[in-house]
Amino acid sequence: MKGRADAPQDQGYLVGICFFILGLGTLLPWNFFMTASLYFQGRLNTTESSNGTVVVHKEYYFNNWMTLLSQLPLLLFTLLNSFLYQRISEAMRIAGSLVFILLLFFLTAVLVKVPMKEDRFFSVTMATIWFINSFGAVLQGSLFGLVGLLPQKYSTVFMSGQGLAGTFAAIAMLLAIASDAESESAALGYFITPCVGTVITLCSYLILPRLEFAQYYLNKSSTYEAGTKDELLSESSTVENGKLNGHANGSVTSSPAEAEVDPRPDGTAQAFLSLEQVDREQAKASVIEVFKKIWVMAFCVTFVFTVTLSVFPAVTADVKTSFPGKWDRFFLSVCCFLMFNINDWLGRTITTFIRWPCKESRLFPALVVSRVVFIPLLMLCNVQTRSYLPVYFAHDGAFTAIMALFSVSSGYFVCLSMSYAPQLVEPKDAETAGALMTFFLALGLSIGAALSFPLRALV
Ligand SMILES: O=c1[nH]cnc2c1ncn2[C@@H]1O[C@H](CO)[C@@H](O)[C@H]1O
Repeated sequence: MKGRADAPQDQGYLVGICFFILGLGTLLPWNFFMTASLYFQGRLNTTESSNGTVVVHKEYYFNNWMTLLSQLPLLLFTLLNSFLYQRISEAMRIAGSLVFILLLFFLTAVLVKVPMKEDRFFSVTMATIWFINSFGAVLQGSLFGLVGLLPQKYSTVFMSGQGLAGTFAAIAMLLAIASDAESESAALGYFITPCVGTVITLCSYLILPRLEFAQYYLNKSSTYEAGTKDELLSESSTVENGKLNGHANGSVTSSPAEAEVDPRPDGTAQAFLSLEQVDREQAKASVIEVFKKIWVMAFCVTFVFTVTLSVFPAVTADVKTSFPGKWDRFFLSVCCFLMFNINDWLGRTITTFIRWPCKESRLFPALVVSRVVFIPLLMLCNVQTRSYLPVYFAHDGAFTAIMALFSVSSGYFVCLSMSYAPQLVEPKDAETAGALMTFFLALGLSIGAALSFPLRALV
């Protein structure tokens, strides 16, 4: 922040910790469902022996549907959060989403103990995934708006928390497998973890208004003021205030704090901002004008996530180890999920020190496009079952090395594109650039999820 001598200190870095946890909380749904793919597939593709013959049940393409039904609501609700949700207060959207996410995780945990026909289990799980990710998208959009009111480093902290959610899920899965508990109890323990995680996330949100540092920045936004003072207590006043303030959609426009909020170099804080509102302000360039300046970066973020989601997890989660035995149980959690998430997080973090190629460089989009080689490379790993392609990289080490490069480059290029875009426009248009980039991020995730169907079938 510029010259804020009167600004209070973040005592004990508590606000930072809260936003880290809030970031982690937003990606718990996606990561906990994805990492548990073996549990879900185990319940769906059961093999039964009847009269001595083994009957293999139908293929559900669980990973594909899980990916699509997680990322489509993200795209839809990213848009809805910008246009339709201006009437619902921020406190309602954040606390409400967290409560619904908690209930849905709880339902998933309960279902571990409920025997069910496979078709029905598939439908219930898919409905859960759709709704949990819809609430997740509203939560994420609202929080991006909120973190935008704080100094810039808080959005890095928030993104860092998001990056750690996958690692958290992978470690929870490893502990569940390593525990000697029989598989049902292990699965129950696994799904209780995000319930606890969501409660802690909710507590972090509720603590925020009590911290002086957060009050100082966030209360400047009338949205948050209303949200934190009255609205948690009374639902009716929530809606009323939301209407009065008219910008309860997580956007950071028109608040007294606006002039003092730095333009966001990483372009994430203005994410989900109402494009319409920005457009209305005369001095600012139109969305189309901004897009013309940042289209290369918009293309890059879309392309990176398209490549990433087209094979991860739909293809990579079906890779089998070349060392059968005890290792078999741990292989997927370690070499696929933990590997991806640690390296994705590493790739994002490296951008703090290394920013190469520069934003004008033609090499940047060229490198992003060249990531497409990871698609055939991963398809040629030991994916089972397979119909058409040969296995070229049967060894676990080869798969792990490809995964490491795939995920580091994913995190690295996503983070660079997101931070370059706002730098390509004038500071007054940085918000619009951030919002546009977030839309393209979600678009890339959805296109990748859709592509994962033909790619998995081609293997
Ligand atoms: O909702 C989201 N917002 C931002 N990034 C996401 C979201 N869902 C998934 N990913 C990103 O997709 C990759 C594979 O898991 C990871 O990089 C993860 O951060």
